[in-house]
Amino acid sequence: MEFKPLEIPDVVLITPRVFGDERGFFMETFRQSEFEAHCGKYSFVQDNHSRSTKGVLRGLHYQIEHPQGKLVRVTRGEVFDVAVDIRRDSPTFGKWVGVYLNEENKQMLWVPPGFAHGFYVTSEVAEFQYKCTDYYAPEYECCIAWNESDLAIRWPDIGVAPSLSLKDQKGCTLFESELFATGL
Ligand SMILES: Cc1cn([C@H]2C[C@H](O)[C@@H](COP(=O)(O)OP(=O)(O)O[C@H]3O[C@@H](C)C(=O)[C@@H](O)[C@H]3O)O2)c(=O)[nH]c1=O
Repeated sequence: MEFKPLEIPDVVLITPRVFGDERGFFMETFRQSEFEAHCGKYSFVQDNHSRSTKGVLRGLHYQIEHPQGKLVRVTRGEVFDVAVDIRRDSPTFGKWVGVYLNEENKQMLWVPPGFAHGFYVTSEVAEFQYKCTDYYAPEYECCIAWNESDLAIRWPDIGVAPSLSLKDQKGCTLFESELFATGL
């Protein structure tokens, strides 16, 4: 497995070693010792799986208490995946990184606690799977708007307007968000 820190170095792009043969392929998708060496010591307590159609945009989500680190990947289709640094003491506070994750590159993104996370589906269908370091806690969940102008995220132009959940349509700005009230 190859671990590549991105422009925000705590966000790490992971490329698995894929063993193809006449039966198909095999790859390790998580190995605690290697993950710890490159990304830090975390334990995962919840695994999630969502399916979305083209143009669906989920995010940008975070929890003001019990922040979740997420190890994310795509097992079908493709998404443009985005992590926004909302750790108020961070030199990269308010900065974002984005990568295409798809079933071909099989890459994974490590999004540490203290980041808002979201993705935009660029294929007809996308299956998105991820491990979380803390439990879902809806009472602490917040959403920053995907098109928040202070973030200026360059989402890909796929000719389809983003389709958002009701909750995500009510996303707030970076500064309206409650993050300043927390220890993120
Ligand atoms: C996230 C989540 C949702 N749910 C339920 C609540 C709701 O009824 C239904 C759909 O929830 P949501 O609309 O919040 O799902 P979704 O918009 O896919 O939320 C996810 O978005 C991506 C970008 C993330 O980063 C994740 O952490 C998570 O916030 O599933 C759980 O039971 N457990 C969970 O961990």
